[in-house]
This record gives sequence, C-alpha cells and structure tokens, in this order.
Amino acid sequence: MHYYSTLNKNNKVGFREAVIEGLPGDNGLFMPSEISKLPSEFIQNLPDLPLQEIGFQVLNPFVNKEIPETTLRNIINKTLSFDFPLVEIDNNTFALELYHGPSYAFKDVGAKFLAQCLDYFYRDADEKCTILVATSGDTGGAVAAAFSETENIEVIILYPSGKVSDLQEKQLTTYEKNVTALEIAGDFDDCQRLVKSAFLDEELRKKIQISSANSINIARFLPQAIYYFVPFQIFGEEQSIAFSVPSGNYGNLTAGLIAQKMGLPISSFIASANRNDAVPRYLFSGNYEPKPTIPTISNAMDVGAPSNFQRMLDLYDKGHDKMKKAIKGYSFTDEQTLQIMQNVYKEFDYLLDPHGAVAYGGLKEYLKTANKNEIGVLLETAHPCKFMETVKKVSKEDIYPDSASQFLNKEKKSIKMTADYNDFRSLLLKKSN
Ligand SMILES: N[C@@H](CCOP(=O)(O)O)C(=O)O
Repeated sequence: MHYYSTLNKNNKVGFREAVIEGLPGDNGLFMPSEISKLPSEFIQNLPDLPLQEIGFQVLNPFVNKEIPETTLRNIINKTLSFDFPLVEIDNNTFALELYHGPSYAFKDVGAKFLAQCLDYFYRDADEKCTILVATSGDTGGAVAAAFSETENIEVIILYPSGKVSDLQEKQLTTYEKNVTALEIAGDFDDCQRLVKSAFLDEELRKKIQISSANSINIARFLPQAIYYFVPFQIFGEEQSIAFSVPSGNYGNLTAGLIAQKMGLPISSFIASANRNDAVPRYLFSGNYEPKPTIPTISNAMDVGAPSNFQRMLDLYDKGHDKMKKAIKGYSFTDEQTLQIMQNVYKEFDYLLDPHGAVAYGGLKEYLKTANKNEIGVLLETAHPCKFMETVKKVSKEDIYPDSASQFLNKEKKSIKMTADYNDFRSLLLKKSN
C-alpha cells in the first residue's frame, strides 16, 4: 500500500509522507494504490456498529500502520465526536446533516482528522510546518478551528475578498495565535492557484516545510468516506440508496466513490452543482472545459476548476462512459436554488441551506427516473446560519446556535493581498524568518 501521483504512478510515497507533503511536486494529486474491499460480514453488520468503529475500519488500511492502532483509534474518536443525523424530508428523501461540528460544515471531519495526524507526526519535530489552505467559504473555518490548538503548525488561509458570508469570514479571521487569514483580491481559483504555485516552487519548499489542508491532502478527504456509511447503519445494506452531493472541489464526492469501491453498496451518485458546472458539463459531453468562477449564493461551491476531478478520472481510468454511468450531474441557478429552499420550507417545514438546496434539486431530478424502491440522501453540508442573507428570504426563524453568535462579535483580522504569486511568496518567506 502506497500513494502515487495521478500524473506519475512511479512517484510513490507512504501515508506519513503524503500527508506531510500535501501534494506531489509534479502538480498531480496523491491516490492510494489499493482500495481494499471491506469484508461482507462487516457491511452486513453496519446497523450494529458504532460510527467510530466504522471509521477505524475504513481508515486503517489507508494509514497502513504508520500511526499506532491506539493512537489512530483515539484520533478517529475525537474526529467523530459530533452527531450526523439523518432527517426525513419526504417519503423517499433524506438529509444527512453533516454540520453539527465546531464550524457548522462537513469540513470539520477531514480537518479534525488531518490536524491530529499532523500533530502526531510533528510531535517531537524541531521544525515547524506551515499549512496553506484556499477556501471559498467553509474549509477555512473548519481548518482554523481544528488547528487552533496544534503545536508546531502554522496555518495560512487564503480567501476571496467579499465572496464569503459574514459568519464564514469571522470563522476564519478571528483565531489568532497560529492562524493567519489572507484576504485575496480575486476568486477561489486564484486562491487555489497561489497555493498550488507554492507547492510547485522548489526553491520555496527548500526553505519552508509546507502542507495543505484542502481536500487535495489525502488525510483531509479520505475521512469524508466515513459518513456515507451512516444511512446504511440505519437502513441496512439491502436498501438501495443514492447520494446527492453538493459539489465544488469534488473532494466529498470522490470520498463517496472510495466508500463505494470499499464495498458500500451505494446505488448512484448525483453531482449537484451551482452555475460552476464543469463536471456536470463533462458528464454530459465528455469534454472537460473549466471556466472562470461565477459567484453564487452557494458560495462554498464556487470553484471553476475542481481539483479532485483528477482523482475522479483516475478512479475511472479516464473513462468518460464509466464515469457517466456511475454519476449523474445537474446544475442550478441561484433563482432555482432559492425557489427550492422556499418550496421545501413551505411543504415540509425543513430549512435547507443553499448548498443542500442544490443537492435537493439534483436528487429530485435523479429520483424521477430511479427505481421506486430507491431512496435518496442529500448531504446537507453546512448549517443554514452560515448563509443568513439568503436564509432570511425563506424563514424568519432564529436559527443561530449560541456558539455561532460568539464569532460575529469578534474582531476580524486579515491581511489584504493581490492575487500575484510574488506577493504571496514574499509573505511566506517573511513569516518563516
Ligand atoms: N468548498 C471549499 C473549497 C475548497 O474545497 P476543499 O474541500 O478542497 O477544501 C470551501 O468551502 O472552502
């Protein structure tokens, strides 16, 4: 078991190195060389197993003994320390709420796991590690929360100025100590480009030890496979279940594909996108033509050129037909998204956030053609309180958890920067001295 680069299968590293390096120096992404099937008895017994045990069985083969078992179990128990409720919206549609963690988004799972793995690897290190993160909204807050207590690790978060919600911005600009927020004059793809340029900059990498906390890092995206098991804990393996995944950088959907490859009997995937629809267009036409990012009300999915598309191609041996059979793609405008939020609230008294609404739209399209016995689960990836400007148009309910309100009263601390790589590089070098 090793990790290879999607651009060069001979570029091989172990788990520790893949996590510490974040991404290979050749601009590819690390992929596990083996995705072993879980024993069929394990899949049959899912309703009797606690999620922490499932998490351990899922991640253990990928960690490949590079973290001792007791430590790994401990890390997984701390990672999965909040609830993942499956809420019925109507008779064949369920929302898997992934937002009950510290930053109110699904990213808490991967961020917590990654932070603890790095903390373990750097426990006695003399040098510091600098984590670079590009965010379109949710990753930044989750990473800031997860790394706020780690020793020997600095975090630098790049976010597009004026393109994240108020709460998202406060969640990533109000942790002090080891977390710095850079407010970039550009969009998410500019932020991601700056981060990737740093990884390709050999001179810089000789001077600073950098890693990533985006889903490009295997320890950020692999744990996201775990919550796909939750609906099967409830309904058992016989139930046919399709998942609709609100998709931006496609880490979440790719993690679901890994769970399926491990033997989880997921019947279908729905890639639900906003107007940043490079993948649904590819599924339709076979041509991958990323476009500049379009700002939308489901801003965490405002990604023009999704990183994990490389991993999806790798999983399907670049076969468009195979991918198209396994994944259906739909996209929605902001008007449609808001309409879905209003309809679902009125008809079923369920408040979706804009990302969940896009996923609901995709799921309903898919279910029109699906087998009658199939049920659909949408991943509700973020709490509606993160998008109050839009949510206010749907409901007047006070939905703010107390713990979220505390962020709004804090003072934002960010460094404004251009999207020019040289400026970013100089800042990194200055900070490391
Ligand atoms: N949706 C993201 C964009 C980055 O995605 P990631 O899963 O690769 O970290 C965000 O909210 O920042």
